[in-house]
Order: sequence, then C-alpha cells, then structure tokens
Amino acid sequence: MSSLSHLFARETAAACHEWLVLGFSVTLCYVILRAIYNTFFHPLATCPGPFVAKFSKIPNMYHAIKGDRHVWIWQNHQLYGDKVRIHPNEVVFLAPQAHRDIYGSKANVRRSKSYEAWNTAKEPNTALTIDPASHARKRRILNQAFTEKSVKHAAAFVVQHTERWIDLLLAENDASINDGWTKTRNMTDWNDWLIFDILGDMCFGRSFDIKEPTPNPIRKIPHLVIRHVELFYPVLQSPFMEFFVWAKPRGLDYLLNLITPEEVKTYYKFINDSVSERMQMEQDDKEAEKSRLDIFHFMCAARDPLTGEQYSEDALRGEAAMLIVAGSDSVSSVLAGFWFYISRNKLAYTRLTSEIRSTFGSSDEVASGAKLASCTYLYACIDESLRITPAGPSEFSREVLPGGTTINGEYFPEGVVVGCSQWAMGRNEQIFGDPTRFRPERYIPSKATGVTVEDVNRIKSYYQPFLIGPTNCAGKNIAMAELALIIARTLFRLDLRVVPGESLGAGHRSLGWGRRDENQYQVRDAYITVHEGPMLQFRKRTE
Ligand code: HEM
Repeated sequence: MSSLSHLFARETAAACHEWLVLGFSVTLCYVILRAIYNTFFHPLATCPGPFVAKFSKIPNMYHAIKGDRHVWIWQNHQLYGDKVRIHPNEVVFLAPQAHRDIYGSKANVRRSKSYEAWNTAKEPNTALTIDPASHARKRRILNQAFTEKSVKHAAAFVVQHTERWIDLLLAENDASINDGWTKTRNMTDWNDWLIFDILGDMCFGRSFDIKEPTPNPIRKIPHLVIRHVELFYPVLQSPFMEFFVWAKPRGLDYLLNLITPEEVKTYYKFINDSVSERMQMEQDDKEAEKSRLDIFHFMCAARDPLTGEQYSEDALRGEAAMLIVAGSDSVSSVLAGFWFYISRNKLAYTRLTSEIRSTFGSSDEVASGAKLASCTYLYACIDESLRITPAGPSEFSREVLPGGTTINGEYFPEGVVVGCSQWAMGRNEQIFGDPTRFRPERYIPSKATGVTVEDVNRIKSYYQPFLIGPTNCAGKNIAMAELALIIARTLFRLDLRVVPGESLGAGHRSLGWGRRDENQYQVRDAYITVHEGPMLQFRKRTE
C-alpha cells in the first residue's frame, strides 16, 4: 500500500515538474517572441530611443523606482531628439505642436490605463476617469465649484493662514544670537503645513492646524500622501501595470488592503473622516440656513449645466479626496522651487521685494485685485517657478483612441501611449535658450532685455504647467491666487536668506548627468514632485 502511494506521489511530482517546465518554456517563448515583435514589427519600431526600452519596460520601471524618471526622459531627449520611445508602447515628445496634438481639445486620446491603477473607490473621481465622455460629464459639474466666486472665497482662507504662518516663521527668533534671523526653516515642511491648512479650510471646512507647533497627529499626513503615491508609481511604470489594473477589481484590491502599510491606512481613514465631518457640517448649515463658502459647499451645490445632475455622496467623497492630492503637493513643490531660486538670485530677489514693497502700503493691502495683478515681476517669478520646478515632472500619459491620431505631423495608431514631460519641456534649450537659469525677465517684454511680446507668447504657449484641453487643471486660478498671495505677503513682511553652508535640495556632482549643478533645485519623480529643502532663514524686513 505504502509503495503504491509512494509511486503515485513520485508520478505526481514528475507530472508537476513537466507542467512547470512546459509553463516556463511557453512563457519564455512568449517573452522572446514579444520582444522580437516589439523591436522589429511594432508600429513604434522605427521610433528612436534606448535599445532595451524598445522591447522592455524595465528601464522605465527602474527609473521610476530611483525617482529620476524625469531626468532619464530629459537625457533621452538630449540623446535621441524631440521624439523618444521610452518603453515598447510609449513615445514622449518635445515639439510645441506635439503638446497641442496630445492635450488639446480635439485630440483623439484618453488618459492612459495607468490612471485607473490609482483608483481605490467604486467610482473613479474626475482626475482618474479615463473615458472622455464620463470625464467630460464629471468635469462639467466640478467646474461649477471652481468659479470666480469660489476663488475669491478661497483667497480669504489663503490670506488668513499665510499671516499666521508668517508669525510662526518669525517665532522662536533669538535676535541676539542670529542677528535677527530666525532658526533654520526647512521650506518643504513649512510649505506642506501651510498648504495643507489652507486646503483643510478650503475643502473640508476646518483648518487642520498642522502649522501650529503643538503636537498634532495630522502633521504626518502630507508625508503619507507622498509615501502613498511613491509606493504606487513604480508599479504603474512597470511591465505589470496592465495586469495590476485588470486584477484590482478581481480580488487584488482586497489583498492589497491586507498588506497596505498602517500609515497609508491612516491616510485613507483621515480622508474619509474629514469628508464625513464636512458632510455633516453642510447638513447642519442647511438646517440653520447658513453656509460656509468653501469649495466643498460649492461642490455640494454644483449641477451639470446640461443635465442638472449633482454629485452623489460617494462621488463627493471621491472628489474631495482628489483635491487633497491635486491641491497640496502641486502648490507646495512650486513654492519650494520658488524659495530655492529666489534665495539664490540676488537680482531677482531685490527686484521682486522692491516691486511688492512699493506696490502695497501695508500687509493688509496685499489681496487679490488690481494692485496684485499689476505686480508683473511677481507673476513672472511664478511662471518661472512653474517652469523650472513643475508640479508633475514627467509626462501625463494619454492613450490613442480608435482611428489613431496625428502628432507633430506623424500618424500614431490606436493603443499607443503618448505624452510630453514637463521637466524636459521646461528645459528645452531651443525654446528657452538658457533653461537652467532662473530668469523671470524672460516673461516680461522689454526693450532693455530684448524680450518681445512674441517671445513671451511663444514660451507661454509652449510650456503649459496646468496643461491645456479637457483634462487641464481645474484649480488653476486657485493655485495662482495661492502662489501670488503667499509670496507677496511673505516678502512684504520678511527678508530671507539661504542658511550659510546648507544645500538641501540642490544639485550635486555625485548625482550624475543633468543633476550636478548646485544652483539647480533637484526633485524626485513619483508622478507628483517629491522634494526636500531649501533651508532658509527669515527676519522682519529691514527696508
Ligand atoms: C501650482 C499648482 C498646480 C499645478 C501646476 C497643477 C497642474 C495640474 C495638471 C498638469 C493637471 C492634469 C493632470 C493629469 O492629467 O494627470 C491637473 C489636474 C487637476 N488639478 Fe491641478 N495643479 C495645481 C494646483 C491645483 C489646485 C490648488 C487644485 C485644487 C484645489 C487643483 C485641482 C486639480 C484637479 C481637480 C485636477 C483634475 C482635472 C481633471 O481631471 O479634469 N490643482 N493639475
């Protein structure tokens, strides 16, 4: 009996082994045949790019893991030109026409499948909806929450938080030791705290108060948002992305939930709780016949102008959660870039502070309106910061729809993924001449500098930090108001300087090609911009 079962076990093991060998051989054959197809017969076969990227997504994933995918794309443009195949099925472009062809309102594309991988809800929010018709429907409702009126109300939150933030920047200032300068401030942290508190008030009806020095568990949330995005980004850039998206609703989401790090769960719970509390407030306000004029309120009231449709409770949850990611790191990273460059460029700093201080008589006067809009150098500094430290350094990928599309005069068939990388575009020498220099003057027509109106129009239509077309940034006006008010209010009241000997965030010889310049701010790419520093000190303005 036992020898029979022994024999059976041996035969089963042998059969398993044969199946494994067969499975492995079939997979290997598939991989090899696919690599041959991708290299020689794929519609992108003749597209220039790194050789391994022709048949494998591994280099793309490797750079996503390293966080330098944006620099890798830039390097490839230097080596291969305006059009580069960065993995078997994706091409990125630098040409101005390509940007219009891909993102413009007539483009025959949709957001690529990788957007679906971010989704954790039953119904994706506007920013993660890839079907153009569904996206257009959601966007029509969302636009109702981002009107001139809502921007005006948002500006009030910005001012209130910025004033408190400036007081805190100045606090713990030991004038006798530091000649009036504050302790060192890591501007990545300080920006995150400020922007998060503004966002809390603007979208969730309460300040999270994380800029306050008192212990606060929410203080780690901005870091968790970034951790969450950093964790997923390499998966989306890997050969397994399609499988990942397919498997998510088929059990993978459940498994992922089991292994999700505790801190990411804390982040999900925080968002859920914040939205629930804000919904309850909206209900209470309705009963008391009053209203809080924040973005959430405008979202509750928003209706599709075509169909009259409103957000369901689930949709409202998803949209509010989206604003945390869309509205926090984006503004925070552009601001970090601004502090880095303005603190290292004496001429720009002097010109900017004198413009702000001569335009306004008091800090209270620094508000949205004609006077602020007249600060041309301020807006030129913001444009320059948006260019040199983009909020999303790599490409916003789009998939070509049935019927194909023409990009920069060349036909691309259905299914191919296309995009333009913001980091590479902002550093295009043919357009900007000296792209690594922080030079706001390039945005101001002037006989003295030789910059013409045509020059300004050319660079502005080329580089679009908020994107163009149907999927452009819904919060552009709020973001611009935030940046202008924070910078103008801070520099109206404070002087700033780089902490002597501190270079956090700066380029360094050891970082390699494209990242060596110590006068350049360096970031990590995780779809959003991950950054550190700069380390600054402030003091009450002396002039
Ligand atoms: C400097 C700051 C900002 C920049 C540079 C920026 C840029 C962008 C870009 C490039 C996109 C398209 C992303 C994609 O297709 O993958 C986008 C989408 C979006 N942004 Fe912003 N953004 C900024 C700030 C904000 C703020 C403050 C808010 C709201 C409070 C916001 C709300 C949104 C929303 C809702 C979308 C999705 C739009 C859609 O799918 O139709 N953004 N943003």
